[in-house]
Amino acid sequence: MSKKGILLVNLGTPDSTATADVKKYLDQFLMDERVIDIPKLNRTLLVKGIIVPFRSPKTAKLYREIWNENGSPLLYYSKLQAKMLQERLGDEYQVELAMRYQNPSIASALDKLKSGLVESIQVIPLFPQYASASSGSVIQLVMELVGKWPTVPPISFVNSFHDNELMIKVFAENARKHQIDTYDHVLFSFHGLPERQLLKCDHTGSYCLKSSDCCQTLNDTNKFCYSAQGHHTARLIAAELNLPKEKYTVCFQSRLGKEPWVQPYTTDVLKKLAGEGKKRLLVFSPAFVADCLETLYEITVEYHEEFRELGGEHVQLVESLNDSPVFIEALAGMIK
Ligand SMILES: C=CC1=C(C)c2cc3[nH]c(cc4nc(cc5[nH]c(cc1n2)c(C)c5CCC(=O)O)C(CCC(=O)O)=C4C)c(C)c3C=C
Ligand SMILES: [Fe+2]
Ligand SMILES: [Fe+2]
Repeated sequence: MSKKGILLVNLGTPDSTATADVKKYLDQFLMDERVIDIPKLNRTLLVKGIIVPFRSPKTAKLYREIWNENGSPLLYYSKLQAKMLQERLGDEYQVELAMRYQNPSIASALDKLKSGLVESIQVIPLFPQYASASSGSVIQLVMELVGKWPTVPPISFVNSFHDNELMIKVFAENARKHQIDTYDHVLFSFHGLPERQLLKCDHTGSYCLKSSDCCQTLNDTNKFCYSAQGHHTARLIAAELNLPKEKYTVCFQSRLGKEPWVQPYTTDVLKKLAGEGKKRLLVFSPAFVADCLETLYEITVEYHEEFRELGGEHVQLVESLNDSPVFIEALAGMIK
């Protein structure tokens, strides 16, 4: 009996912490036309001429801080999630994991599904909120590759799962481990995105970023907006935890370059909260389904130190979904 193919895809990580591997990773990642969405010549000059040579040694050092006996946390948890999903779904399904950049590649995972003679493929980009630079890029590449097969099987894609009930419950449950009442404020710190990329999701051209609260509601015009979906995820987690509006802030981290990215920036929010005398912050990172460089280093180390220098005391990360069986149940529920 032929199986149904499931392809889980996360962002990707370098093969090792050697600068040469980080270079390869950043080069492939940042040369993606959906990630640095400027004309190819400018992108090539910027990425290959400036960002990759200067950033790789620094980024390699950061990866060395989070790499452990299991290697990259992002790859470790992604593999575990695929294994747990395979066990949960049983023999009727063939579950494969791929990374959009580096390894295991999408091409190699699709080859395994092809050799397994699967009768259909469902692709789940492991990004709760849709962004052209993340889910969009995964979907484009899978379509390009499968589109060349002699027989294109029935194929479907999960576009986003920002409001998945079980996922919301896992984030909330992970926060409860930290005695939420002992924190002065809660942050929902999402990976940032250039504003230009948000604007591209607004086909009317008259809604996105035209008012300061455009992302506070999710409607027909902004339903694919990464920021609006992120705000929605944050509202749902806050509701699950009975957090009043004034107790939390949605913000965006990891800005790269000088152009405006989605605001407010997490670093600015840290300054504001420290200025108000807040001492202890609990930080969610709900753009990711697994802990990675951005949570384990940027939030846990960098923001913690920054906040302390500003007079604060502690920044506590809420663990990501990682190996949560309830998150695996959430993935199983997305499968048709
Ligand atoms: C929500 C998913 C992600 C989006 C959207 C995204 C956009 C985006 N990212 C960069 C630049 C970098 N991101 C880096 C790391 C990184 N990014 C994501 C996810 C999204 N990125 C993850 C999960 C990670 C961590 C991977 C890991 O191995 O742990 C990095 C590398 C680290 C560094 O040098 O700072 C860069 C660079 C841009 C420009 C962008 C724009 C749309
Ligand atoms: Fe990123
Ligand atoms: Fe918006």
